[in-house]
Amino acid sequence: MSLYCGTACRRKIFWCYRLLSTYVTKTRYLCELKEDDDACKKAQQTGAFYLFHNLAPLLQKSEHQYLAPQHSLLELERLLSKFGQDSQILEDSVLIGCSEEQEAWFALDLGLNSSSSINASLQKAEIETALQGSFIKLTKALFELNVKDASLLSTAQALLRWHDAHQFCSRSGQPTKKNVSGSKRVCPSNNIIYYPQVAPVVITLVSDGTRCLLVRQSSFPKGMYSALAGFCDIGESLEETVRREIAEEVGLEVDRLHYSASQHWPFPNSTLMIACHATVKPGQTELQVNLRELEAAAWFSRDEVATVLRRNNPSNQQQSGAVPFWLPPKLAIAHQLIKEWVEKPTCSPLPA
Ligand SMILES: NC(=O)C1=CN([C@@H]2O[C@H](COP(=O)(O)OP(=O)(O)OC[C@H]3O[C@@H](n4cnc5c(N)ncnc54)[C@H](O)[C@@H]3O)[C@@H](O)[C@H]2O)C=CC1
Ligand SMILES: [Mg+2]
Repeated sequence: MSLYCGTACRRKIFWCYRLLSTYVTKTRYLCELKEDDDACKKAQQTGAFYLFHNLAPLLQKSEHQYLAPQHSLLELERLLSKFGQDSQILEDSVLIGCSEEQEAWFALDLGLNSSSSINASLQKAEIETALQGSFIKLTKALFELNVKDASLLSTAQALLRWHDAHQFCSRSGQPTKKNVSGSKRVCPSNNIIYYPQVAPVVITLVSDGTRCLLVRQSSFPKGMYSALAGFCDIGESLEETVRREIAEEVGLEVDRLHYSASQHWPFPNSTLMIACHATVKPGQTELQVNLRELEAAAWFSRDEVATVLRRNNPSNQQQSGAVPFWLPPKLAIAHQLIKEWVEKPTCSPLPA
């Protein structure tokens, strides 16, 4: 595109610059808060807090969806004093994001007994009454939250869980200390720094050119089929994980591979899902299902999958009785992969 292409184009460039500028400013502010304890403490004064109890977020029901209420530091201090607690528990809060206006967002769990709040966990029912909400498990609420809250609460839960599970140094056995933002923990006796862990998982929709492979684990909800997933082993590239998982679980060899997108997935313990499309070698489509890992695996035609996608609600399908299976909900990256394949089935060769 030429830089001298008239007023409309200049306006477009100006708006692009403005958008990028807001994003960069926000990102750098968050980066500062992560590392600078004093700046982060200051941001808590004007920030907003999302509350949890034993990793279940505080939510309010509004018509067909859940809303995640925010609380100011002052409101939290009043709440803690009402229940006879000191404000030390606030030290357990973790930074999870900020608004475009640089209002920092934090998450705090009032039900976990961590090092800075021993014996300070608050009674769930009492807080629910005081805050006019309910602590609801994320497994139940995730699909009834808007996209922004779903993402924020998933991040918050993952970070709170990680801190709860990493209270002690694995080398010295001494208690570790969280920095103010919660971006790391440090062992004061040997200065080892612990960072929140991310577990990468590859999820692949395998196709033979005309059909796609869908699988079921016994832990899936009844009737649900999904794409094939597996954790990356240490030392593996993503391509190697895809190749190994497909060989292990259904006994096939991958010919072509194409990256699609990625997603943070909170269940059961927070993973980074990396989504790919793959095709198998021509003429090699016979499945040898590993029954220790999967309950079932089968090829499905594009028409079958398109039909299920159109009415992807388990209760609809039970009523009609016509469709024998259903697919993961829209928010799950497996859904996006399957939709992409139905709309545009292509793949590039797998690198050697
Ligand atoms: N968002 C989405 O659309 C979907 C997400 N998933 C997620 O993908 C994840 C992995 O899928 P699976 O087929 O179960 O993986 P998998 O095929 O690697 O099998 C799980 C086994 O891998 C081992 N493992 C290795 N590293 C592990 C780690 N860091 N954490 C836990 N187990 C580890 C364990 O023995 C475990 O039993 C699951 O957590 C599942 O929730 C699965 C399908 C769809
Ligand atoms: Mg698997």
